[in-house]
Amino acid sequence: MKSSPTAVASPAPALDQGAVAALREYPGADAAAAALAAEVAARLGAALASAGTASLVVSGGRSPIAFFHTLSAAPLDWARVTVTLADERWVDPGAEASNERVLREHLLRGPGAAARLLPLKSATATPEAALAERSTALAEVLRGADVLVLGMGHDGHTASLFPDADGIEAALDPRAAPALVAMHPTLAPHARISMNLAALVAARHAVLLLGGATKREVLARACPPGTLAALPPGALPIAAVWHHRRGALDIVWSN
Ligand SMILES: O=C1O[C@H](COP(=O)(O)O)[C@@H](O)[C@H](O)[C@H]1O
Repeated sequence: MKSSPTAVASPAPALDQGAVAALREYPGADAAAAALAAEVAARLGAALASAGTASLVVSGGRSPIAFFHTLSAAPLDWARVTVTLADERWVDPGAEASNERVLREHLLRGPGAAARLLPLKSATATPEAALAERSTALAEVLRGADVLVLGMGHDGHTASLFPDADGIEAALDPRAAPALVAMHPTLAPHARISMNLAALVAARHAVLLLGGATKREVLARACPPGTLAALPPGALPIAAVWHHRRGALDIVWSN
């Protein structure tokens, strides 16, 4: 199912052994996007064949756009695929900053347009006011998506689990029920709604898609054994995902 990554020439921060085992590195974002799209299409196809339906949770931001484009053309029975986001900014769905807008423009097009979209953004004024209703709508996906594609920021945030946000410790509690949470980062724009750590850990297959030396350096700090216990609570949320998934997080990196 995995395509063969090509050797990458650029110097890249060293990763610990566990992370190296999970790492596939590619020479450029387009190669990474193509390989990831082929893998995700195969996994969704397998879920459709065995269960009749499939679920895909993706992240927003800039990193997944090329992946979305390629995946949208996959010859899947998209009408039986549910697509949602790991997190959303509390902005109008047509706004430049909306993750849903990116998803609609780049994944829900061509064959992918037939997928069933479950948005995270609703008409309420705040994400807090939407939590109960959106959590009910997403209940099945929160309990365990077939495929989860995460991104990561330079501060180690993933989904919208930001180290500086109030409530981050509760959102990263692995004993919590899988749920949506409201987040108000102080160092990034927009109120957010996000899947909590428990929902991210519950996914049957998870991939972290990222590019560039700086993000790889953040990952190199997050993955070594013992990191989570040594970090201040809430720091480097990606470390919580990595350690609580016990390394079951594929890393797709391009230079
Ligand atoms: O704010 C967000 O940032 C992260 C990373 O975005 P990128 O543009 O650096 O790829 C993203 O994964 C998350 O979904 C988004 O809301």
